[in-house]
Amino acid sequence: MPPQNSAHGPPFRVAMAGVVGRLIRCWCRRAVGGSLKVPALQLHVSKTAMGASQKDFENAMNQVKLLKEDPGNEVKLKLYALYKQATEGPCNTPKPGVFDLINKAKWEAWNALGSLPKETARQNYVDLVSGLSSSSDSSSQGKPEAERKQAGYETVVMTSEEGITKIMLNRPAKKNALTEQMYQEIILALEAASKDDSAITVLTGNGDYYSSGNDLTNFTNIPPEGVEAKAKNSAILLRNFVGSFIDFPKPLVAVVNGPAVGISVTVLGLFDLVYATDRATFHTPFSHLGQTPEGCSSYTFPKIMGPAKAAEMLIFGKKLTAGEACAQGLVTEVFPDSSFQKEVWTRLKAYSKLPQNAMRISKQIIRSQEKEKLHAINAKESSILQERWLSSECMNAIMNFFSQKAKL
Ligand SMILES: CCCCC/C=C/C(=O)SCCNC(=O)CCNC(=O)[C@H](O)C(C)(C)COP(=O)(O)OP(=O)(O)OC[C@H]1O[C@@H](n2cnc3c(N)ncnc32)[C@H](O)[C@@H]1OP(=O)(O)O
Repeated sequence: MPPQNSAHGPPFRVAMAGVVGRLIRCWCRRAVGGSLKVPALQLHVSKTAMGASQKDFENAMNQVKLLKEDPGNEVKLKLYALYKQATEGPCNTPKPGVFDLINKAKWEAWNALGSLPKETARQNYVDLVSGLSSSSDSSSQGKPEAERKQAGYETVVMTSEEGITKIMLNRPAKKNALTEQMYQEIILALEAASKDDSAITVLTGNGDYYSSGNDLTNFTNIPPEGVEAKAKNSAILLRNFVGSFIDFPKPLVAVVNGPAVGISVTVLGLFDLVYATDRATFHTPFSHLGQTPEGCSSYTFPKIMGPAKAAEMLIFGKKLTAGEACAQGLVTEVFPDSSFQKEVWTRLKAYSKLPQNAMRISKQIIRSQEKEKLHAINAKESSILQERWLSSECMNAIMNFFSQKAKL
């Protein structure tokens, strides 16, 4: 009998037969459908391709997702071919049938690269994306500087003013649930903020929520390779996302403008300050979702609030008020909702005038004491979740959300 967490085992088949069978069939149609997908969406990274150019390659894959204009099928085919060559080497699959037009075109583009070395393909991919990105950026260069809004993001708004870079989650209609694109954009925004001339970086939400955590539709976009590949790619994304908070070199502040759920709560343990409105709540319903803690919370929460209080949140899904979260040390300070924005920004503007280098170095001294440990914990949590996402407990919980719009 296959193991419990096998995507092909009985729990999965039971789930398939459930009330959301229609939904699943729709996922499957999307997964094998005829559209030509840009490879970046697959986030399928070769483990052997390590080093600096691998990082460039990953960044280029992220950039492809952010292109404002569709580059056209010819370029997409080229990207596809270079991606396959860079990750798998020369074309190694049989030629698709004559009527399978899209897969045939993709196969021909890949096959045309012959024995091009993986490293060269990776470099060509990076160069091609870089050309596409700069031509797509040039259309926004004429914008008035007063706007100070940084181009290239669709799901977050990034602004810099008075020494503070603000990254605002911007899907208020969906309670700022984090889509895969959003994770990528936050990674890129943090990378940009780490290099800009601001003293402080702020993460906040637009609308009544800070964030409702992982967008559960992320689990519905199953690639042709199947659910195991999906879980693997999601674990890579999670690890990169949390890693960019661990490595962030400047003071990082969460301005928690409303309720926070899931991963938007757990990563708070990696911030330097957490300011919350008294309307905010903090909820990590992992067990309800058949999931386990991430964002290094399995380490930071017990350290911050003690093991018993951490267990209440992370194992039993207890939702905390802002006052409780402050009493337990997860939140730095709580402000009345009516004066929240004014008070917080006045405070942050004053802090942003402190000597930047001193703040940066102080942060790095504090973080350096446990950076390696945090990375190891992040890797472990991500790999455990990769297994959890394939469990019947997790699949059933997600299906419940979509079939009944179940509220946790
Ligand atoms: C790849 C890395 C993975 C990292 C692992 C991360 C794990 C987590 O973050 S676990 C936590 C996941 N989050 C949730 O389980 C929350 C689910 N959402 C809810 O329970 C509720 O939506 C709510 C309590 C957040 C808000 O309830 P309510 O005020 O009643 O508002 P609605 O439910 O009507 O929401 C409006 C709209 O937004 C959609 N939505 C909200 N949150 C999510 C979400 N997390 N994922 C997907 N969609 C979400 C909701 O479905 C509504 O959509 P429409 O019906 O289309 O208007």
